[in-house]
Amino acid sequence: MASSISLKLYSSSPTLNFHNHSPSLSPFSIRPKLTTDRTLTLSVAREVPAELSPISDGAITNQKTKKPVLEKDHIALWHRYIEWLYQHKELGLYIDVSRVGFTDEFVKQMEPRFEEAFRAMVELEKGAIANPDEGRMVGHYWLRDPNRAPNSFLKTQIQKTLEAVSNFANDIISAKIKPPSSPEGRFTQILAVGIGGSALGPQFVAEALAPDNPPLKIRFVDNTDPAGIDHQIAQLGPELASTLVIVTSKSGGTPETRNGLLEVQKAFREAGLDFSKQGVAITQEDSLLDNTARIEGWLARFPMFDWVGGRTSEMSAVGLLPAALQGIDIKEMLIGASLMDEANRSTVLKNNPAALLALCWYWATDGVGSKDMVILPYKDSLLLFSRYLQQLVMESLGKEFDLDGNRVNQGISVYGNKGSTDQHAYIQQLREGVPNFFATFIEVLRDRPPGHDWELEPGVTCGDYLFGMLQGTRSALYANNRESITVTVEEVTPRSVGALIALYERAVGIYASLVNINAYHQPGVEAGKKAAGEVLALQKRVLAVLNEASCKQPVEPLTLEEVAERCHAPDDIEMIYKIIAHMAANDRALIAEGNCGSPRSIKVYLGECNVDDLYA
Ligand SMILES: O=P(O)(O)OC[C@H]1O[C@](O)(CO)[C@@H](O)[C@@H]1O
Repeated sequence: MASSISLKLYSSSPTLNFHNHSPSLSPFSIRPKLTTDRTLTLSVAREVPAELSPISDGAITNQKTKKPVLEKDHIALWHRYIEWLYQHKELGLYIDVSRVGFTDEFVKQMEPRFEEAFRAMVELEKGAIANPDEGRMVGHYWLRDPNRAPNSFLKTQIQKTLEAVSNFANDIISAKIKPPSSPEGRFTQILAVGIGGSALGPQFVAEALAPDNPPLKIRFVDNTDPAGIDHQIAQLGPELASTLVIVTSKSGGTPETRNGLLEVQKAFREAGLDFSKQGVAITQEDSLLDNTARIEGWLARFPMFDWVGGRTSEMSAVGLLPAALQGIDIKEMLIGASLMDEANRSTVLKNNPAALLALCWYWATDGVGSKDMVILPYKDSLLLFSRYLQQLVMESLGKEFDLDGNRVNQGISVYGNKGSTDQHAYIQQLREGVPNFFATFIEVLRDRPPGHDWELEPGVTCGDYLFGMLQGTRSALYANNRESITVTVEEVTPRSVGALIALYERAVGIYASLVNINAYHQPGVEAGKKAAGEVLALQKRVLAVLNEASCKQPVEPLTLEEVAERCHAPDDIEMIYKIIAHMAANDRALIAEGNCGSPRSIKVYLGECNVDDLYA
């Protein structure tokens, strides 16, 4: 930053000598400028430290990071703010990228890549095989604008599904469709069983938009944690009889979701309830789940389309059905998304909100994920936005290979919670600790519905504090060279939430193009699933070996080495130990000697011998 004073001179040719004898002044230089009206301006400017040097566009670059030092002059920043501020009038949405330090030169350099990304988006929307590995089209944009679907069959499919979702939700809410044995005579609860993209969108939207007293309250089973499932079922209590169970799985074969379903079905049996009269499936046609639901005659089935990925499925039946059942205006969500999509079709970078985000991400992370994306919504109802974005961004961008087969190990890590709560948790590190992130503030202008506000001290409301905390954190981070984006919406409404989802969906797609990766597959997830399957297969062999030893007279407790040897899996001894420790903790194996803290001391057997299993 530079400070200056101006003096009027009365000699036409003054001699000016500047001496700086004070070492404490060494980081400053004094720059005189004499104008024709004999005004002398003395500017005192901070010297550029050794590691900083000018780059070609005149900006100052930090040689360590090759990034310009962030502009700190308030008026220059204000001009930058105005120059780059994006506004979507109809959506009441703004994006401020002024606190990200990209240069004009960088924007220019990126232009060809953006042109390519915009072209790729046009092709994608026309129905190109944008997910080449899986040979699939990528059509989540058609869900909010069916006219853009590449053929009339898909268009009709989308429209019919939307109609079916709306009608079914209305019939449930109006009690035209009733649970068979509920004293209330209507459905009061939803239990949504699903994981990943089949849960995160509905969870985010429920938290953001469900009214205080929704027609149906929603809870989730999104894991294969038995205690978690028990907790949800216990919380429902007698209302299980008036619970609509929505089982969502695109593939229809995800183990966690299958387990959740089996657990819930068991709870229904134990309560003497007929699950099929209360069960709904959302899945691809002919999947395992679809066939189960069809054969068992569940209450309803809704399709998930091959060309919609789990993490971009919020505007399909996956997100719309639970939202409609909670009384959320799904048409408004679709309008919000569609308006945002339209804006994102602009090929002018400054007018394209998703491209602006992608530009900032690329700049901040050097296009290689070198910094994390911290999402800070200053609104409690947007708490789950970061969790939702975590999957959308990380599953889409976290890729080992690019589209040309080069190993690139791409990705951007995403985390966040909400402000100003985070002020009292991790903002300390963000401000002063390792500078390995860029922040995105989500600002909501409307504090609470009109007519409810009051001043808790003269001139200041509770919402003013929240506003102050956001602005203060933004300034404090920037002052310490931490870059941030601010996305502002006027209110949290179905329309603005639809727009936010669409904004990030497109930003991810554009960014993926910029770094030349396939955003629409997730090959890495398979490795963990396969390994989990192998662990369960090994567990079955361990059980068979232990059963055989436990059926002997007298029972033969085995060491871990003996179990591994009899399983023909000596290399898997560590996993066998873990399997046995887990079974012992759950009363399914007995430790005869030793304890789990000293694996070599263990001798194990089963509490019961199952003779039938011996000959299985
Ligand atoms: O909807 P499904 O097929 O059950 O998959 C759930 C989630 O699992 C993943 O395939 C990852 O394992 C996600 O992409 C997906 O959202």
